[in-house]
Amino acid sequence: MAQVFKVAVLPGDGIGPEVMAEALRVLDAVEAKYDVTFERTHANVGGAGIDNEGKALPDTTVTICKAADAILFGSVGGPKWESLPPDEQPERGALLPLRKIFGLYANLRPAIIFPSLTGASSLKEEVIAGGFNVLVIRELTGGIYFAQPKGIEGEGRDRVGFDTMRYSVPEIERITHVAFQAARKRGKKVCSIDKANVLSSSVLWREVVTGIAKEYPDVELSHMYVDNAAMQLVRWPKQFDVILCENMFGDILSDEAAMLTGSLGMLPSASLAEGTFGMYEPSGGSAPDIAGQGIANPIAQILSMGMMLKFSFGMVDAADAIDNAVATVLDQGFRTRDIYQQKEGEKLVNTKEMGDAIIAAL
Ligand SMILES: NC(=O)c1ccc[n+]([C@@H]2O[C@H](COP(=O)([O-])OP(=O)(O)OC[C@H]3O[C@@H](n4cnc5c(N)ncnc54)[C@H](O)[C@@H]3O)[C@@H](O)[C@H]2O)c1
Ligand SMILES: CC(C)[C@H](C(=O)O)[C@@H](O)C(=O)O
Ligand SMILES: [Mg+2]
Repeated sequence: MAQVFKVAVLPGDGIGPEVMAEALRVLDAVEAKYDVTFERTHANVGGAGIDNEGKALPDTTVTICKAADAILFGSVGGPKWESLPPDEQPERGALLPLRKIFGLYANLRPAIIFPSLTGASSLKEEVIAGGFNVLVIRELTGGIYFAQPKGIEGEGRDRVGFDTMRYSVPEIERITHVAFQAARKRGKKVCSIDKANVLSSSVLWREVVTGIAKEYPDVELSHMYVDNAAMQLVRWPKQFDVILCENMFGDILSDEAAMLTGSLGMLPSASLAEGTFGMYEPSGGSAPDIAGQGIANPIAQILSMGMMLKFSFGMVDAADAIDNAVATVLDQGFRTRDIYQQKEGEKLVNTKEMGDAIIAAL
């Protein structure tokens, strides 16, 4: 009997449904190739939740996610919902609550430059020659995103807006273990990012990370201030292996790392809870500037789906096959507009044609 995995499919807004459609077609191909069934249930989230069911994270969506083995998430947000009260908007009303409800504290964002895409990177060829492979590990359920108090108080020009940056020892410990365990399986280096010259939460972060590192003598630990890290990433990205960050620093540095690989449309992500449950989503957003045109790059969504196969379903071979199929189509010259260089041998394709090429390569 074929194994059955339950997937909650949340396409969301903007390019979300466009790139999700391609990821699901690739999932069909995986189903046909391996002895496995993916039972998929679609649900509204973000602006789609607001428009169809009256709120960004409808109760039915939470129920569907709870019944699933993993969540495949597109992206949420857009100008249409930006004037709603902040807590009702797609990001604060759906994406952040999903992360909290399901305890998705470990966000893995691998920024890998495919050899045939070095020309699409914003860096000079000599800086990235030979490629690079950085894994950003971002704490996802703590820090300034979630800690209380936060809000806006007062009247008129006397108003103040405030957020709280706060980390507990257990929160720092568990994400640090994720980083060191990941580093063990790859380049054996962790660079922990903080702002310990200014922030108390960072002083504690550095102390706890240093303590945990003693349990991993085979992994080299370094510390770097976040401003320097932002600079070092563009100066010499190959110095990094695993980058360990708190929530907001990881948000910023992962977009930066993505662009080094050519496009935000290339960067997948896995948001993991304890155990095997996870939510898989591209690192980029709903891209309102290109939504509805069928030109978005589906690769981040497809690679995120591959991460789901690996981390939630243990299907390492299938995940590798997807990574290889993506590398193959890039070698063959297929390019969506965001990674198109107008070079000889490149074929400009739309979202669906990129999906077709990846399925053919698979
Ligand atoms: N996980 C999420 O759901 C998520 C993540 C980031 C931003 N957002 C939301 O998305 C909306 C737009 O935000 P933004 O413009 O700051 O960021 P964005 O990531 O949506 O877009 C930034 C730039 O990257 C490009 N881009 C992103 N993904 C692409 C892809 N797959 N193919 C080709 N180009 C791609 C866009 O066209 C745009 O020029 C906002 O509402 C924001 O809150 C959602
Ligand atoms: C949309 C937003 C809330 C989200 C974040 O800041 O975490 C996004 O930028 C991301 O990187 O997943
Ligand atoms: Mg972000």
